[in-house]
Amino acid sequence: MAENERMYISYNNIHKLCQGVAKHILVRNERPDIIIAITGGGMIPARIIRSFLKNKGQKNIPIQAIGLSLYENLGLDNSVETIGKEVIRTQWLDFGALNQHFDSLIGKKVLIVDEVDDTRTTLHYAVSELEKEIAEQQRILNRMNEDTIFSIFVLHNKNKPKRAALPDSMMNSGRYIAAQTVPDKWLCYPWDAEDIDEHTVLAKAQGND
Ligand SMILES: O=P(O)(O)OC[C@H]1O[C@H](OP(=O)(O)OP(=O)(O)O)[C@H](O)[C@@H]1O
Repeated sequence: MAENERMYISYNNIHKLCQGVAKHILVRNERPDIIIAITGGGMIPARIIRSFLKNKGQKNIPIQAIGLSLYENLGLDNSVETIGKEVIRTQWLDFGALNQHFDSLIGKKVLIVDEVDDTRTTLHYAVSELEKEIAEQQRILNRMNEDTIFSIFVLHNKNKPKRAALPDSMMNSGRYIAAQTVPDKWLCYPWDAEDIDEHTVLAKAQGND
């Protein structure tokens, strides 16, 4: 792949993008009660933004991880049109010792974090599965009157046709936050770099520092 088709992103740049988005969230008075990182790419941005969202004197916002991986569906059972990417759930919510405060996500402000929105398949899956689960719990616990508010934070939204959609209510209310909307290039994140010094120089040269 030609070098100009790659976009290099430094840790510094990611740190600053997280800081900017946190500021935006706080100005809107939308500090989340819980952060859900989509592994693996959402983990570092989730951890960074948590520090910027923290209120002095308050507890850290809990981070939960959900494991979602895209895999190639070869469409062996169906027609060729079904060939595409499917989401595999490798890990899900576990409130563990948080249980006293987090028996569920019902009524909470939830910030879902990932590094990139490419075809939107993963984010669509995350939101729709979480919504389904909450609706089921609300029914069981008879807590139908509580609103759960989802927001999304990604470092990069690729400007391209998407394979899946997110709820209009989220898109139209500023609760889908991409720190940057970028062309459909190969995004080189620092955690994949073999030579982080060279990577950082390349990111700087592209202004991504
Ligand atoms: O918008 P989409 O087309 O769904 O693509 C975005 C997803 O793809 C990558 O995950 P991947 O499945 O490669 O797993 P990883 O984060 O563990 O690398 C990335 O971390 C996003 O979660």
